[in-house]
Amino acid sequence: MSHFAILLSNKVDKEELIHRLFSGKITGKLNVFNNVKGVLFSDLAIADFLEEEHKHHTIEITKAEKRQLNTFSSGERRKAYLEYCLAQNPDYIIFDNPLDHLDYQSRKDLLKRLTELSKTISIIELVNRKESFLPFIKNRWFIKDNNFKLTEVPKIIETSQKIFKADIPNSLLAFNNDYKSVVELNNVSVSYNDTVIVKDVNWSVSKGEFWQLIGPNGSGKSTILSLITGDNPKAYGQNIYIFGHKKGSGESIWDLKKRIGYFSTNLTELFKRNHTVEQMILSGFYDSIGLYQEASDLQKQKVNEWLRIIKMSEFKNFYFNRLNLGQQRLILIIRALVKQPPLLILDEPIEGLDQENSDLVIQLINTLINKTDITIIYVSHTIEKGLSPSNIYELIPTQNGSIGKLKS
Ligand SMILES: Nc1ncnc2c1ncn2[C@@H]1O[C@H](COP(=O)(O)OP(=O)(O)OP(=O)(O)O)[C@@H](O)[C@H]1O
Repeated sequence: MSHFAILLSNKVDKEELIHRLFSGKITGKLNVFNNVKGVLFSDLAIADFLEEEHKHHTIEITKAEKRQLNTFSSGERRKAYLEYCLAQNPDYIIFDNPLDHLDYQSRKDLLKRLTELSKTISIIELVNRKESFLPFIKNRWFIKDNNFKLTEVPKIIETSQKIFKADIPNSLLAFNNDYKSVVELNNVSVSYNDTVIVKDVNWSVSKGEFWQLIGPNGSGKSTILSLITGDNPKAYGQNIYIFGHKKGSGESIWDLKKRIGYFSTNLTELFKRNHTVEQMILSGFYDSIGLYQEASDLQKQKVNEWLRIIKMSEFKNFYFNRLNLGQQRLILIIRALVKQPPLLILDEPIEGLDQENSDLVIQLINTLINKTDITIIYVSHTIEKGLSPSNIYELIPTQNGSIGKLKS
């Protein structure tokens, strides 16, 4: 079996690389895959699959559960999608950052599974960070740009330490600051059908705090976030206070969304339309998926400032969906930030980013913490090097739903 693990810089057009592999026209060392059957295991492939299910109201992979794949947590989706890939009897599978979105135990399980699979199926692993290399693939390479040339993996990957010197641009909007507690969940429980997902969760987040929310796949992290952002009808009738206002006491969902900046890797799926990078960031002022109103000159100026900070000014007029996934994620993080909301929710912001861009995001978060009074909720399975959340809230699964606890 021939296996390849390939580190890609975020400058590489990953979709084009995959397209060349599948079209059987790849040159160089990868040409061993030219006349055999391959399938793709990636966030994008899963996103396309979700869209198809949504469009045709079908259930393909998860018939036994009688619900579409989009109702599964990101970790659960990946496990189900792997089975779907294998059922197609491929000669090789391209795994795009296969360990992303998985908790510690699921990573261990997947690693064991892939080690076993590698005896019968060839694997091409594409990663954006060196530490994501699958340990059993020793045939490791680096691709720097769209020449798609395999070169030796550099010992030191360039980081952004030298590029992030900028201050955060001034905020355009003035938000009402008259509250102490940003989020208060009192004995909150959520069930789907007869399954309890979270049980009696009590969590209080005060102004200016930096929280990390952790918990294994399916423990209810996204569910909790959706209660906070107003995207889950299960918030109805529960004892939830956001910015000091009791949920359901008159504030509209748009009033709430105005004050929350939200990034999730799942958002990338929603942005299929042809919008430019500038329009995409501007839409953060309106909390819309895409831009449907005329933005002001001041707002456009803010976008320029942010693009300068992340060194992406030259992409301003590019179509967003022509960017690679890493660049798209960075733009969506800036979209969440551009109005400088009092509450910023970042759901796995580092996934899919290369070393340079993940460093940039980490530095950005640290600058926000040090120089603004923004409250941040950060979701990730791992504690990122360079980030020091002031508090960690952990969801712990039990037979009767996840319970929440402050992690000491
Ligand atoms: N509409 C729904 N119907 C049934 N079950 C659901 C629905 N939405 C979510 N769930 C279930 O609720 C559980 C919690 O999902 P959630 O997405 O909140 O987990 P998570 O902690 O964010 O997981 P991950 O780390 O994998 O993203 C999962 O088991 C999921 O399948």
